[in-house]
Amino acid sequence: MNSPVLITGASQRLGLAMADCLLEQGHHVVVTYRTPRSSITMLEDKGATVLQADFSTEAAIDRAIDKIKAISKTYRGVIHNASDWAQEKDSCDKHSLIERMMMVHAIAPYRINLALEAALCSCEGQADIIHMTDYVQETGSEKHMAYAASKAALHNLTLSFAKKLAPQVKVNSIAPALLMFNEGDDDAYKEKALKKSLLEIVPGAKEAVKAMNYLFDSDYITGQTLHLNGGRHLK
Ligand SMILES: NC(=O)C1=CN([C@@H]2O[C@H](COP(=O)(O)OP(=O)(O)OC[C@H]3O[C@@H](n4cnc5c(N)ncnc54)[C@H](OP(=O)(O)O)[C@@H]3O)[C@@H](O)[C@H]2O)C=CC1
Ligand SMILES: Nc1nc2c(c(=O)[nH]1)N=C([C@H](O)[C@@H](O)CO)CN2
Repeated sequence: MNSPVLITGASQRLGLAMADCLLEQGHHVVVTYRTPRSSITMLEDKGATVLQADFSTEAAIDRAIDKIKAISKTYRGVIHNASDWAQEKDSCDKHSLIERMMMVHAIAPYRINLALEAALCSCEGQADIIHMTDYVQETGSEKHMAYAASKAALHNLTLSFAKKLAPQVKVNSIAPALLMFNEGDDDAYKEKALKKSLLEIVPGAKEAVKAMNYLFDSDYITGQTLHLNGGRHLK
């Protein structure tokens, strides 16, 4: 079997779309999920290897790393997609909030990348790491402060790992602004969110899939961020 691509948090939305696309291309795909869903059975039926993993504690990250390493000695790529879009208003314990954000968005990717260094470097051909970050890593966010700080940390890890793992592994970020609305977003929120970009559309998961394919296909891009934001930075 060819070296797999690992995608974290791939039971829905962007992660699921990226996993589906890689399976269609004939890749062996390893996905992690936290909440069991029918989408995970569907990915398994298509040939994916699935494993349950929660990245919010050190012990759980250790267990996930052991399982990921046991699945394959080499990896073609890792996509750090798992994410918890928590906001300050929903948390009375701000210390736990920022710890959890850092754990999921920075510490888990950092630990997994270090643990898979040899597996990625010994993959036949080019290997890739992609960090799913966020537009707010550069602007900050009043409502999602800890989330934004942890995505900024992940952005910085992109730069360090690009240096550390070159030339065998390319390491890049995809930084979306609005790609998909969430269930329950009301019309007023949707209208306000749409107006934040120049292009005023919600492109959906396919935009992340296109960015992933572009980075995987490239021979010369590392340490970069692909900004999927419809020109929001110019508003
Ligand atoms: N959608 C958008 O418009 C935008 C997305 N992004 C980024 O793109 C990526 C994908 O976005 P999207 O598909 O919307 O993300 P979602 O929030 O829909 O899904 C992320 C997945 O991460 C998993 N997850 C959450 N917390 C943990 C944890 N502690 N341990 C393990 N897994 C966890 C969830 O698992 P489960 O459901 O199994 O519990 C969930 O399925 C994310 O990194 C996100 O921050 C950035 C900006 C905009
Ligand atoms: N893990 C997640 N991160 C983010 C989400 C999400 O649903 N899950 N959503 C967004 C936005 O769509 C937002 O930028 C616009 O409303 C950001 N990050």
